[in-house]
Amino acid sequence: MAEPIITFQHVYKRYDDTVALGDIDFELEQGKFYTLLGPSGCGKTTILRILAGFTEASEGKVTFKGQQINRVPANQRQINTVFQDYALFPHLNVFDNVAFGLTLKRTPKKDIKRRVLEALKSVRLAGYEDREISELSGGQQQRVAIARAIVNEPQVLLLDEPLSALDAKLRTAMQVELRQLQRRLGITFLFVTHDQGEALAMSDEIFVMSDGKILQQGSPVDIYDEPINHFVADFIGESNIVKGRMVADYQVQFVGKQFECSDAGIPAHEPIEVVLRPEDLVLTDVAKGKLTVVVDTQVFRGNLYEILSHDADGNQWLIHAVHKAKVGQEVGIYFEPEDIHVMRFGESEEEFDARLEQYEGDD
Ligand SMILES: Nc1ncnc2c1ncn2[C@@H]1O[C@H](COP(=O)(O)OP(=O)(O)OP(=O)(O)O)[C@@H](O)[C@H]1O
Repeated sequence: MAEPIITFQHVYKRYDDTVALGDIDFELEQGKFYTLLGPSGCGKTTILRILAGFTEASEGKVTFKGQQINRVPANQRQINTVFQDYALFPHLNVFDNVAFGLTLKRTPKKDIKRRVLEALKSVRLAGYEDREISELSGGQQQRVAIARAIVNEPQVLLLDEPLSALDAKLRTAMQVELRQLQRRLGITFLFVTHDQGEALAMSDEIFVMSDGKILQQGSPVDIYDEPINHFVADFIGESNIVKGRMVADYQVQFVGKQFECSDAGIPAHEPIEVVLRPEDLVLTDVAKGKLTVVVDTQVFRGNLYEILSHDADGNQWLIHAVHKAKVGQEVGIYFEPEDIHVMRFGESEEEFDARLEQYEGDD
């Protein structure tokens, strides 16, 4: 692996009784698109604020190109931030908004002009220099905010939910645009969102966070296909999660039946959870199915039917089907061994014991 541009080593952030971050450890490589993903209050913004220099870690080490930066002032870091509300100056035009930081640093006028025009071109706003901020759409304002950040030629760009104010269509377009911009500039992006679809669409690597901790780090495909625990499986995409037990390597038991799977290395009899994604389930005749369910409701989504059903044990099963089913009808569900993803319970022993107790109580 190339030398990381940023590292967090055992970083904690405490506010009185609140532990906003607990033992955060990660490395960011040069030129990659990273996303911090997690529900509100899990600590995403706190990580950005520590990196930008707006707040200090209570404990631990933060490095930039191998040098500790915990106490380096914000304006001396080659790290810039794009905020959720853009924080543009309404009384300045587009050019002056983008030029603001360079003017403060007394950059020569000729350089300012060249760099501002280049930055505006990168975000496809060439020709908008004289426009007032109030004369721009939400998406255009968003791009001015990005231009203002990249004009400083940062090595790392931090983006705190920059698309949240945009409508769904523009948001999707901007996701593609931001991804392309990151590739063109070749700098490291650290993007914050609580929208899992956005994270999957844009990132090289995702950090899934909960409660001040990073639960899992990986590529979008790894995180989607191999979620480490219930929280990640549930937070990313849609999933059917049921309790079961490992029988042996490549053999798992759930809903009272034994199935072949592609997971190994978990001790026999250990309680586990299995994930089956709705798009991997195929509706078929009861005789051909591996599971039998009764259809409760179905919703037409244009490209698929979302079918909600239940099995004899009361587990709910969400199926994405091409054809519609009949509500109240018994149908079979077919899936392949590799569609079953086995997860161990929790991470800590206490969590494991608590779940085990609950599991045995349910038997
Ligand atoms: N200045 C502060 N004083 C006290 N507690 C704080 C402060 N800033 C953040 N926190 C707490 O730290 C935790 C993490 O907050 P943070 O803003 O990093 O979460 P987040 O994941 O970015 O949330 P959101 O998606 O809602 O922006 C929360 O419990 C929050 O209430």
